[in-house]
Amino acid sequence: MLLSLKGVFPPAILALADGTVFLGHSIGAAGSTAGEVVFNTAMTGYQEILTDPSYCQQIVTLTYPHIGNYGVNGEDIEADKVHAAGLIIKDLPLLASNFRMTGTLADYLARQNTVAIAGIDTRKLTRHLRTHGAQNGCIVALAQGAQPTHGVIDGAIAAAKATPSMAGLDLARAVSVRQTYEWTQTEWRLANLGGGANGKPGYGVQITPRLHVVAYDFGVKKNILRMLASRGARVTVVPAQTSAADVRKLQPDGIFLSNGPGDPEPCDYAIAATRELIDAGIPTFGICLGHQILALASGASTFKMKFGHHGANHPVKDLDTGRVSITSQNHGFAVDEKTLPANLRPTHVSLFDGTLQGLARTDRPAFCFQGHPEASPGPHDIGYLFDRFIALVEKK
Ligand SMILES: NC(=O)CC[C@H](N)C(=O)O
Repeated sequence: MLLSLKGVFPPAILALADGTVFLGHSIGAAGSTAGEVVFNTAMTGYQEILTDPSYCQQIVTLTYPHIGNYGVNGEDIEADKVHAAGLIIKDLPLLASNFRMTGTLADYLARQNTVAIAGIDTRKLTRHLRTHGAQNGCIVALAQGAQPTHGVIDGAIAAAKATPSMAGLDLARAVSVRQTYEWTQTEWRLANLGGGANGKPGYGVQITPRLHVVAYDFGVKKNILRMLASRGARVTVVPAQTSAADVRKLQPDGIFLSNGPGDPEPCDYAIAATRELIDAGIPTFGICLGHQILALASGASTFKMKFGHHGANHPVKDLDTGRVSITSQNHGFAVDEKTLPANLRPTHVSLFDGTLQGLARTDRPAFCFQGHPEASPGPHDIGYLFDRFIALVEKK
């Protein structure tokens, strides 16, 4: 049974920088928030999406109409807090149910101080963003019974306009961990239910680490660390600005470059360190922002896309095998194919728009992927890239 949000939740507005305004209901924290409004087409995984550090300073619109159905829990998270700047949804079912649920989405958003709006025509909003490109927006939660005045609406449009563009923003170091730490597999069991057949690593059993991976945290998602650990890696996570020399002191067998928010280009510290580590011949694997940083470190350029890729059903072609994988995606920048140096080979391409999805160095054991092989949420088709990385490290 779906109850009306009216009378239960106070009113709220969403204003885009171009002056488009939507009315809805505040279902999260009081106050207001501004950021780049992007849409994600995944049908599930709202808690993983909210906690993905790559969404820092972005307000996420979920195109799937019912969000909150299965409540929230303490395990389906990619980081210890919500990183998205805000949430926009169509319908919040007032009854949530799941055997793992510990609370409701609305309570979680309020506790996490996340401003969120429901009752929005997310199809209309998504078509607007798709036609005109991602743009900044502002959500203002009003008091119960209050009306959105012209002053409030004008103020929200002005706040959206005043928010800096994502292009040129270095956010990786803002969300990165402050101290180096060893990944311990505390969430291991629930994250890896099932599997274990045909001599493959069993889920729910502790794997004795065979190799040491140093993972740069530019905003790393926990599921990536789980996937590395489940394949026999001892994982040391280091802050984004760790120098190549300090990483080498840790004697890594392999380097992992994580996903992360913002524009990859201003991350000069990461680009320089990556260049040095790759030149030293240490096997390296990058995902999403890590993919972009690996490309920049090799001499290619990146650009800001019109509205990016955010979803869990994007077809990507492996150029070596011809195999098409359905993948999870979340990026607003991409590597420019026209700028690839001779030693950087395209390995994967998006079948949505033809943009680059994967690269490999021809002269060093290094490769990267733009989408999310850890797929949280999403399909596991492209999970073989983790196996490829481990094989590359073991060959060394
Ligand atoms: N998920 C990510 O790592 C995103 C990378 C980068 N911030 C982009 O938007 O393209």
